[in-house]
Amino acid sequence: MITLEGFGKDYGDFTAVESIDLHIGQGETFGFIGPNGAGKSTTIRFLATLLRASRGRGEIAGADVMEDPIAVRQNVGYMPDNFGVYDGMRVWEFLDFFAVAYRIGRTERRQIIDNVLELLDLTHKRDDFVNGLSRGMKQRLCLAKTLVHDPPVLILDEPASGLDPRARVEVKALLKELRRMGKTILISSHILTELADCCTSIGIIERGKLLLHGPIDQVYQKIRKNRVVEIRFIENQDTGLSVLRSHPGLRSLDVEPISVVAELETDDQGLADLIDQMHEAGVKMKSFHDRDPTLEDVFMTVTKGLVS
Ligand SMILES: Nc1ncnc2c1ncn2[C@@H]1O[C@H](COP(=O)(O)OP(=O)(O)OP(=O)(O)O)[C@@H](O)[C@H]1O
Repeated sequence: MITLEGFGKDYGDFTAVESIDLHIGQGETFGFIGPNGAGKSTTIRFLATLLRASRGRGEIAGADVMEDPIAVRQNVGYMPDNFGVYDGMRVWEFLDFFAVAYRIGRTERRQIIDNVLELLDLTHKRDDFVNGLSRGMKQRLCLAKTLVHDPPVLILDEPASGLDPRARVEVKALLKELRRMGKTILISSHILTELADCCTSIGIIERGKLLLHGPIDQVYQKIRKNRVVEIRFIENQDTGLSVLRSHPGLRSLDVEPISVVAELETDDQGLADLIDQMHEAGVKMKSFHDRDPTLEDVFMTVTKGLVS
């Protein structure tokens, strides 16, 4: 549904995005992850037909992004990172305004607005003025706006930024609902854990380069050679730390107040051997926990160049 072939963007002499190749299939929820300034919004704005590529091309639902922008806009619901709402408009009027822009007929509009308000849990705000809504409500309204023309593709630039934890959970639940409805979703974030349980695939971008992308389980597998273990010692922590420091696969070691977190390049057998070594050295552990990699771990691993 979304394709990028060699997409790159320069702003004057500065290369914001080098060259991205990416394919996002129908029904996927793709998490586009990267720190501030990585090139996420630049890529997203290109896909939303708002800026021209310096090189390469893109396609959405079969339409070329630069050659057929009208068809692309019909197929895309785009939520920018900085959105505004118009003062002096009520919630339903705001949605009606966008529905008119998409040339949806009057009778159909009413039904669509009711449905979208219901989906976004905004029905009770229907007649409120938009400028009086809380940030979370405005964010939801903006998401509602992206849905009025029932596009198969949603491109959401940091939709949960600035929201409180409860509102973030609601955004995630909504993303899952939209996926169930068959939408193909590209969602960006620099908060990695935000996307962990609602994406089917992820891509990690840094300084205009897509470092790694693929189905979430494959990305996990790729970085699985680096294990993150959390250990809680009862006795002889110093000896335990020496054992860890002499491990040939040690990549990082954090001594935290109640536990020690070590990143090791090893496999299951290697971890079993490490536990034996600890016992032999007289170290007593309360727990030795092989952590599933979080998106933070994925990100740290790839940005350190440990995965190619
Ligand atoms: N119009 C512009 N003119 C010049 N440089 C720009 C312009 N827009 C973006 N940039 C630069 O391009 C780089 C990528 O910016 P972009 O907004 O795509 O990053 P991002 O990953 O979306 O970051 P953030 O999470 O902060 O939104 C940044 O260094 C930014 O300063």
